[in-house]
Amino acid sequence: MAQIPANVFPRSAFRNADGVLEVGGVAVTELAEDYQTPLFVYDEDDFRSRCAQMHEAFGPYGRVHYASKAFLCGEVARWVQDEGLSLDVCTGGELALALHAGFPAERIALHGNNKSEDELDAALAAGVGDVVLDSMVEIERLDRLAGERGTVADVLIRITPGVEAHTHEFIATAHEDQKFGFAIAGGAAMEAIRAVFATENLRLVGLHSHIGSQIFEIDGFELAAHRVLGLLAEVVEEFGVEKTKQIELLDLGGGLGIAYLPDDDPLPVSTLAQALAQIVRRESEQLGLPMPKIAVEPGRAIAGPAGITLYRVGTIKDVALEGKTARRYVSVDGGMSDNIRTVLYDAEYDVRLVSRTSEAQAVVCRVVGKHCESGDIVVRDCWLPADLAPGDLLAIGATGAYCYSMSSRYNLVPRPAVVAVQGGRSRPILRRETVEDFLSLEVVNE
Ligand SMILES: Cc1ncc(COP(=O)(O)O)c(C=O)c1O
Ligand SMILES: N[C@@H](CCCC[NH3+])C(=O)O
Repeated sequence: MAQIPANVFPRSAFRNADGVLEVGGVAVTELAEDYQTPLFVYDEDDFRSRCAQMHEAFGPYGRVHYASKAFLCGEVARWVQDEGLSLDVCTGGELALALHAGFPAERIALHGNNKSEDELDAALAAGVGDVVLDSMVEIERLDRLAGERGTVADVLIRITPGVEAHTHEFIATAHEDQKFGFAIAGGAAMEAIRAVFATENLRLVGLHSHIGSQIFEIDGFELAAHRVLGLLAEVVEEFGVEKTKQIELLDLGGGLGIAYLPDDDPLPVSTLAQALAQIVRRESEQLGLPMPKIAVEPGRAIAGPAGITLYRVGTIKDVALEGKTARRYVSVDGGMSDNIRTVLYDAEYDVRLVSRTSEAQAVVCRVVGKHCESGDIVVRDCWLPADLAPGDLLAIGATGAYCYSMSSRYNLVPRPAVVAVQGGRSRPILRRETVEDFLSLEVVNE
């Protein structure tokens, strides 16, 4: 129990001689003292090294976009930029933040299934690299806006290849019955390609597919690549090889899974890169086309393992269950407002006592938050030492992706601060929300 699972926690995490977890060379007791809890802690070197690994694996075949929805703030945008990656945004808010951080617009791609005129126009005004189009309405909308600006926008079309990814229903995105993309089956994707080719102000530079998130098997990615290349074969048939050559980018989305639990065994990035390059090379040769560049959009695989959440134990309660068993409820100072994933996806997490070690026997616990909701569960079932007490610190591993970014202000619990740690030093990268922040939204009507 004392062991910190290396595949779940950030690369620099270890328990020091006092039994306290250190990340980036900083003891979590010190972090809790300096910044209070709950607290998100990012190991900067870990985050950067995962960017670098992606860049190394996929760089030779094309490019890597960090999916900013996983976690974005100015500091993170700068890490991504430094490491040579591009950036995906899917709202005007993410775009504005990236631009504010100085991220080069030409390395930004704009996604989303419902981009407003304002969002599309902001993207054109900034000169983003490309826009991924998701509906006929949007094709017409962007064509008109680009025309009004006297510019030609580079676009990709989001394709739904009909792949059932092995992941939670809510995060699978390439089966046909859902809101994203144009299905290959039934001809919607081909219709969209025709529509873009017919515009004056859009240039079709690529096809995009994203099959889902937290995926551990390679076959779904391969099948998606195969189906999108099959679509390209139809384009060759209808428009000829020369015209088809302008579609030079195959974006296979994000989705690479990570270890949330010690037994999870995600795909090595290099294995995925090589497998995808192989299938794309083989099938484009068969079509008589130059090999398209491959783009990928990992979010979770970069940000997830780099971050942990620190909570302080507040109360502990044993609840009798039928059959003389009991469950120990351990309440922490955050909850579903800073981690909605357990409730939303039945996500599982690894939790450790990190302010000390304990020789006490382990008991079955449930870690819950402080919200007025019985479903406010952070870790459904876990083993924690029987002598766990109020004031102890718990750390949850692999919370770097989709926790802060999906956080809420439920019960007006202020959003936690976020700190970066590196080389024995910590620095805040997002300050904790305050009650004054809430009050500043109040509109006083006379
Ligand atoms: C279009 C698109 N690209 C990239 C991602 C990032 O996915 P992940 O964080 O699983 O890598 C998502 C989210 O699932 C997405 O919808
Ligand atoms: N937010 C989800 C993943 C979906 C990502 C965006 N398409 C998660 O936490 O797992």
